[in-house]
Amino acid sequence: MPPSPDDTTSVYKPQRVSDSVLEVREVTKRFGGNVAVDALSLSVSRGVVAGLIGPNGAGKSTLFDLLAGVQTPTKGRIMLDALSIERTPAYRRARLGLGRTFQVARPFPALSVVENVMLGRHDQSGEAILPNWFTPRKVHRQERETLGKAMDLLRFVSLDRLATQPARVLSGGQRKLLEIARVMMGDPRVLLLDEPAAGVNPSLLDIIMDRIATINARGVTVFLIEHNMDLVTRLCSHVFVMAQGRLLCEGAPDTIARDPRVIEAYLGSAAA
Ligand SMILES: Nc1ncnc2c1ncn2[C@@H]1O[C@H](COP(=O)(O)OP(=O)(O)OP(=O)(O)O)[C@@H](O)[C@H]1O
Repeated sequence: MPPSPDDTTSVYKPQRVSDSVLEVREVTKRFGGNVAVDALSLSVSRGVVAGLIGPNGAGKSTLFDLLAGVQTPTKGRIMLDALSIERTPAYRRARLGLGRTFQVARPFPALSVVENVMLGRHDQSGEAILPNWFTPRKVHRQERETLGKAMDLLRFVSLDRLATQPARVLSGGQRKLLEIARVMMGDPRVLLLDEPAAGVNPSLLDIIMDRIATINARGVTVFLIEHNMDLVTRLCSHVFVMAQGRLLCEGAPDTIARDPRVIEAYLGSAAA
């Protein structure tokens, strides 16, 4: 339980969760004199959809960069299951099952939609020169499998009819769906989604929410940053609130939405 509003102890102690799949332990990230993430600890339970909210500049995207390996923490540890991964390069974290989508989806515009999805696979022999020479049939078979899987994923996100179109024709919402298909090519067990609803029109929003729920129902733990509180309330069973690089509180979405500290953090940032 988060502390009560009249609890005056300064540092919020995160809940300890026994079956956590992703754990952040006392992580700090400094950019020069600016502390973007400040001795933050949190724990994401296996199998949940968890949300990360907070006012602009709270440090949410930086935390996701640290989790995905785009940035290295100044201090602290990040655990994926029992493995300490804070120094593991991003590509290796992806192979360990940590998938990530970006706030601004930037597909390769000249490649087709299905080719963009195929790039999400981690272990393609065709990317190396030697297998192409020595085992061309194996490479061919893998490419066929990759194409089949990419088409299945495009059907899943309802973009299959656009498979051969260049990715530049996609709308903002369709690009978010493409990102989901691309990241699912890597069979993640933990999925980090950075603002999956940003810039998405209402008709696609329902599809995106439904697909995230389906991915979770298939056993993938989802951790998402989102400003759209309707999405957070409908999808997340647990919400973490960040402000000024710290974890302000955590809990069920309806409890969080009523928490005076959360309201104050948002109002404070709007006034700043
Ligand atoms: N590469 C960087 N160099 C310097 N400062 C940075 C860098 N990245 C982030 N920051 C700073 O760290 C702080 C946290 O930024 P961050 O983007 O993580 O916040 P956020 O919660 O994701 O905000 P938003 O909701 O607006 O995306 C901000 O003060 C930001 O200016």
